[in-house]
Amino acid sequence: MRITDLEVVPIAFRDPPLLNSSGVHEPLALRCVLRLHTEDGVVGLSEGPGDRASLDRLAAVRESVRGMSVFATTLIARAVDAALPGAREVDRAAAFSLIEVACLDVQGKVLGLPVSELLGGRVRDAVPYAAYLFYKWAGHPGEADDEWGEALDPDGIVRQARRMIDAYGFGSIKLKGGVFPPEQEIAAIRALRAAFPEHPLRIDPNCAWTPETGRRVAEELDGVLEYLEDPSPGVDGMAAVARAAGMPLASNMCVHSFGTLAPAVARGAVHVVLSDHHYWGGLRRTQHLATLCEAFGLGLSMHSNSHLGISLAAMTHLAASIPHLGYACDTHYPWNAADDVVVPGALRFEDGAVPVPTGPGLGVELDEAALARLHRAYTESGRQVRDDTGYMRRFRPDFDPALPRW
Ligand SMILES: O=C([O-])C(=O)C[C@H](O)[C@@H](O)C(=O)[O-]
Ligand SMILES: [Mg+2]
Repeated sequence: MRITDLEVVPIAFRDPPLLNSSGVHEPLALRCVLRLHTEDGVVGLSEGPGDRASLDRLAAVRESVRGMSVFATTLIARAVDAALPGAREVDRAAAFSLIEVACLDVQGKVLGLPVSELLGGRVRDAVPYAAYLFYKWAGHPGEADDEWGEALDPDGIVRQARRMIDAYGFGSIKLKGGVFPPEQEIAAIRALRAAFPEHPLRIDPNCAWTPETGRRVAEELDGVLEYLEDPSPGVDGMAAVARAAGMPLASNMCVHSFGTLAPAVARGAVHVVLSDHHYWGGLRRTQHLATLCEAFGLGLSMHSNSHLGISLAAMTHLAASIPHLGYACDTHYPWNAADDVVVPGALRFEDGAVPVPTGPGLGVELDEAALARLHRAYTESGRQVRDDTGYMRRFRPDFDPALPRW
């Protein structure tokens, strides 16, 4: 089962104007699909970031992994590291992750086993995800309103939550904050609490608050949040909030790779690590992360970025295999599902959870026509990087992305 080629297909899919602390999502999100070809004709799939630098790193490792066995993932990781001298840990891990997931897809297809079985078996048959709410404009400027409409105040956020929960059945809620002054976002959380008394709630301002503001928000939302995500920048900022906060602090920003874990643990800056196989070096390394979190008494949840069904399948197999995962995982999928690249059927939400696909490998099939359409959209867009700040500045030229803001 030797790798004959990595075929990387960059794609662009529709994304609503979702607001965050660095700006607003552009009309197209970038991603890539990897088709890993083998000498036996079996093709493995995976999905990951589609920005220029990520694509360049995949191009740089392409020759090194040719001829390697899809079962030799430890050796492939070493080859990827060697092919990317000087690259940051997180970037090497991201390149390897795409290849590892595709190798596991091939392994599963060859053995007739779902990836969750290759990872040691399912501890849950369905993986709970959270409703991931965003402040948003009604539509992209100059375009018709999208199906979700505007959400710029507590009523809009509650409306969005209701719509998403009605459609998907989610049992937990995350609000992307860092958009409006904290008082307004606290009001939105309180409105969510009133409308959904039983749903665990989280807010993630992506480091938009000073430690002092973070401490104040933590105090005001004590007893309301299941965790507070990345209130303030850096290990120092997080540690300062953590000392005063009554709820756990979660992070995908100050802890984002193995090298960043020890300093955060030493300072008591983070209580819940937000894993993401796309950045932590694939599915097996994320299982290793879970073991470390357990050893250090840290909780484990899962982060996402704009993504499609191949990633959702990989996230679901992984989450199903980790006993220590104690929270509903993040997913952007409802925002982007209409443009998916997988053939419908294998992935569905039942009561806010995705039943683990049972077919061989990831259990999803590529929709070739959709892939070709999204690749065309990528090529025609001329886009190379995600630029939430630049897009925001087209409409608000004085927008300043500097953080912390409040
Ligand atoms: O938890 C997070 O930090 C994210 O989900 C990062 C994403 O980039 C999010 O901020 C977004 O989609 O705007
Ligand atoms: Mg986050």
